Amino acid sequence: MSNKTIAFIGTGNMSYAIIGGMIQSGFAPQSIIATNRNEEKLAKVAADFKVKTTTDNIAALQDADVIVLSVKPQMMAQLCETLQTADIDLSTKLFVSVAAGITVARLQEMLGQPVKMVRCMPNTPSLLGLGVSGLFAQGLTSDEHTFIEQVFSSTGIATWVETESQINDIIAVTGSSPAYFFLFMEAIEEKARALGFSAEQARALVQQTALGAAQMAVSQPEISISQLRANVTSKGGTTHAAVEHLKSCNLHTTVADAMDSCITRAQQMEQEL
Ligand SMILES: NC(=O)C1=CN([C@@H]2O[C@H](COP(=O)(O)OP(=O)(O)OC[C@H]3O[C@@H](n4cnc5c(N)ncnc54)[C@H](OP(=O)(O)O)[C@@H]3O)[C@@H](O)[C@H]2O)C=CC1
Ligand SMILES: O=C(O)[C@@H]1CCC=N1
Repeated sequence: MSNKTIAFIGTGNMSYAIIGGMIQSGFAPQSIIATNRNEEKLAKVAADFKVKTTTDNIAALQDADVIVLSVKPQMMAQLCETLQTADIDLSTKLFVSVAAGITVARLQEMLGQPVKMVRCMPNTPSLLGLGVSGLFAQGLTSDEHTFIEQVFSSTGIATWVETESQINDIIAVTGSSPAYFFLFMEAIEEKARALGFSAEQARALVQQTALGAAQMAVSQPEISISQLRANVTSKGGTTHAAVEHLKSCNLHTTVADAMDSCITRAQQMEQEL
């Protein structure tokens, strides 16, 4: 594993998940720095993963080779202004932004100089090593390219995209989509409770079924997802009735429209932030 030090600035849900995936796959805790403005959040990261923690972003910037900017997009300008005013040569650092809706050009503007920047769009299953990260960068050395790929493939699948605008597509397909699946699970859980199952039963039933369905797809790549669905659907049977109802409610179009909304929002944020 590379001997680079990586700092996560603004360690919340997303960075916690990435750090968890990295540790699980063998990154040395001493090579990872996590920052947050809240000591309590850092105490959890330190206890769970034994990484270095600090509330001092500038100290982390000083000590790290690779800086992951992972505050909410609306807080990015303020954070970058602080980093820019530190007496540190930013041109020696490799930056990674996991923020949705902020372009490389805008991040460089926020940091006051054309720093080397990777756009990354991860997702929270990274915590379990089951994440997907879309990556976009230009002008990396092969050493930097390898390091970034090591980091994000340690948390699941890492895939490079050729154009920056594809990061917005990745948001719709994988960054935000764990929430779509959770929403579907919530709906089934809610109905199971309405049918009389206890909260505990409803949760166990829905999560096991979601896990089983995903695992069926993963373990049988030779079978298409639509065939897996067909295999559950007996002609004239119960699943057919449910699936036809979902289709009559335009599920496919609704999902496609939702993904378009995601992309449009990312594009709007690029104009706003
Ligand atoms: N959550 C997700 O599924 C995904 C998120 N992302 C991106 O990741 C980024 C972070 O999202 P997420 O982890 O969900 O957000 P969180 O709010 O959970 O994490 C950000 C953390 O940074 C802290 N923070 C804010 N400003 C500073 C600062 N100046 N110095 C130190 N810490 C600071 C926040 O503190 P406080 O709580 O006090 O505000 C918060 O704890 C976003 O840009 C988002 O677009 C990308 C893909 C998926
Ligand atoms: O909702 C968001 O904006 C972030 C980006 C992808 C997932 N969460």
